[in-house]
Parts: sequence; structure tokens; C-alpha cells
Amino acid sequence: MSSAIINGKEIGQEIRNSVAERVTRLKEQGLTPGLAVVLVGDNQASATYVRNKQKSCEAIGMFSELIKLPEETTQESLLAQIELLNNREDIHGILVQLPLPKHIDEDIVIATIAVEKDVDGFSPVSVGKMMLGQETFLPCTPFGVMKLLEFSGIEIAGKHAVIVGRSHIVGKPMGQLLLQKDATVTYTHSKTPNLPSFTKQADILIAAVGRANFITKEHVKEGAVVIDVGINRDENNKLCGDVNFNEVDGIASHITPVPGGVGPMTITMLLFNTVQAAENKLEHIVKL
Ligand SMILES: Nc1nc2c(c(=O)[nH]1)N[C@@H](CN(C=O)c1ccc(C(=O)N[C@@H](CCC(=O)O)C(=O)O)cc1)CN2
Ligand SMILES: [Mg+2]
Repeated sequence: MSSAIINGKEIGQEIRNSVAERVTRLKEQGLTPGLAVVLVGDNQASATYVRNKQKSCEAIGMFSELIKLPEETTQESLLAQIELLNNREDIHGILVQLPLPKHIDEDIVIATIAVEKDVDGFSPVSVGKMMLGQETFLPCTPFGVMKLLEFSGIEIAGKHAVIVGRSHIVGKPMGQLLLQKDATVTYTHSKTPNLPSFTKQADILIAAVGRANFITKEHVKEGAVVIDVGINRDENNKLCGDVNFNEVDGIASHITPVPGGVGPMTITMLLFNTVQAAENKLEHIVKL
């Protein structure tokens, strides 16, 4: 029997509909949520993601502004742009599309974004708050995975979640969010010996390694929930995940496809966070 497909396009659309209603309510109160997207250089994939983010904002009535800077932009002038956005009343969320050109220090740039506008949830303060379980913006991809699990009715408490990958934007926060929902979490990575001996124990397996079709049937326990965060190109230049879907289909109880699984949730949760940022501001004004 085939595994149940977790459809990120459908779940994402459902969440976007409710975010759109929140946008309408904010506009009735005279506030249009605004997102600034900063794109440096000419990475084609980044340009596509940024375009999709802007289109998604427009589709739900949010304002978005693209700040497009040339590849040779200095770190100093990028930081100055972010400071300007930090101080703008019409901008509630700021995101800097990653990766940045090599001569720019990503850590310094991200740390410059005002925490109340950090809708990617990447700044050290946002990450610290997340670790402490405090209210903050959660990073969009792991936040989206939590929503996929929730909407699919998958129990997390008491389950063994195994994460493959330890990036700052996916693997590390993913483990934290699952831990906060009472999963037992194991982190694995490229230097983990005998990887299948760990992944085979997973009730929930999160693949975030960035290697095409890396997770095969030998990594997966019968009945596991398999979440594929990878976006890769295979030898035929076809979009594929970190999981060899055809091999794992039928072994897993549930599986996310690529495309159409985790990917659409990343932009959905960005919209969600930006609306939240605008609502926070309105609440602040009301309190004053
Ligand atoms: N500042 C940020 N930079 C980057 C992030 C991020 O969350 N914030 N994540 C990735 C890229 N990314 C968004 O920026 C992103 C990647 C993929 C998708 C997506 O919808 N994927 C589709 C397939 C798209 C395709 O056809 O190529 C899918 O999986 O269905 C959305 C967002 C790195 N940088
Ligand atoms: Mg760099």
C-alpha cells in the first residue's frame, strides 16, 4: 500500500486563507501589513523565491517591497539599508534572502534586523527566544513542518524524531520545535557513522541534508512519518528531495512530496509571521 501523501500545497492554502482574513481585518483598522524583501546579487534560485514571496503577499492583499542590490554591494551599505527598513512605519517584516555573496557576513547582517521585524526568525535574539520557548517568530521552514504534522493529525508527544542535518535554518530549530512538543529528538549529520542505525529508529524522520535522494528504504522504519525538507536537482536536472520517494513510498505511513510538500509551507509561514508582526504593532499602539 502507498504511503499517505502530506500535501503542503493544500495545507498551505488553508493557512493562507486564514492569514488573508487577518489581513482584511487589519486593513479595516487602517493598517496594511508590509514585507520588505532584500535580494543581493543575481542567484537565479533566490530571484525565483523572492518573486514567489512577493506574489504570495499580493495574493492576500499585503504590501511588499523588493530592495534589489547588486552583487558587489558592500556589507556596510547593506547594513545601512536594513537600518532604514528597521525604522520604517509601513514595513512590519524584513527578510534578507540567503545565501548572500561571499564577501558579506550573513551573521552580522541578520543580527542587524530588528527583532520585532525578523519574520524569518533567524536573528540570534529570535533563536534564543525560540530555544527558551518564549514568544517569537519561528523560522518558516521548521514552523511549516510543525503545521504539516498538526494538520495531518500526527502525534508528536512521546515519539522519537530523528533529524538528518544540522543547519541553522532547518535542522537545529526543527529539533527544538519537536522537543517542545515532547518528542524525543536525535540529531544526526554528515559525520554520523552508520546513519541507518539511527534513522531506522525514527517514528518521525526529518530529512534536511541537501543531497538528492539520499534517504533510501534502508533508512526508514515501517510506518514512520517521513518529512523531506530537501530541494535538489537530480542527474536529469529534475527537482527532487533528500528522500528517494519511490523507495520509501509504501514503507512510510506518511510522506511529503517534493515539490508540493514542505516548500509551499516556507512561504506560507512567512506570510503568517508578517501578519503577526503587523498585529503586534497594532496591539502596541492600542496599549499606548
Ligand atoms: N531569508 C531566507 N532565505 C532562504 C530561505 C528562507 O526561508 N529565508 N529558505 C530557502 C529558500 N526558500 C525561501 O527563501 C524557499 C525554497 C523553496 C520553496 C518552495 O516552495 N519550493 C517548491 C519547489 C519550487 C521549485 O519549483 O523550485 C516545493 O518544494 O514545492 C520556497 C521557499 C533558502 N533561502
Ligand atoms: Mg557569506
